[in-house]
Amino acid sequence: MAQYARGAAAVAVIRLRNPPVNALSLTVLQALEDGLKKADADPSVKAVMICGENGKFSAGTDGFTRSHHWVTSRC
Ligand SMILES: CCCCCCC/C=C/C(=O)SCCNC(=O)CCNC(=O)[C@H](O)C(C)(C)COP(=O)(O)OP(=O)(O)OC[C@H]1O[C@@H](n2cnc3c(N)ncnc32)[C@H](O)[C@@H]1OP(=O)(O)O
Repeated sequence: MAQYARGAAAVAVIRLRNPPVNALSLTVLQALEDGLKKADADPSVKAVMICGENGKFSAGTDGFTRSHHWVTSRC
């Protein structure tokens, strides 16, 4: 999943949470989109920081799902 939170000042934080390497599964991508929509709907948010849990950002597309096709179809 990806967890949305308000950080300091006008910053929203979306933390990718999918151990061990925060791969972008369909669930993570959906939660990321939800978080971005929340940030977009909040006029006090001026910046969004996306980070990964446990000292890693993301290994990219989840090698064990078909999420890559989902990503490319939305670009
Ligand atoms: C928020 C927007 C982000 C946009 C980012 C867009 C960039 C997208 C890029 C891609 O999609 S690139 C293509 C897909 N990714 C990869 O090819 C990465 C492949 N993985 C690696 O290079 C390495 O695994 C690593 C991430 C550098 C980590 O190396 P490390 O030596 O620390 O650990 P490993 O033993 O290799 O892996 C640990 C564990 O994690 C699993 N794993 C690794 N990559 C993925 C993945 N993409 N999806 C799912 N799982 C992955 C790996 O199988 C290991 O699992 P276990 O064997 O421990 O069960």
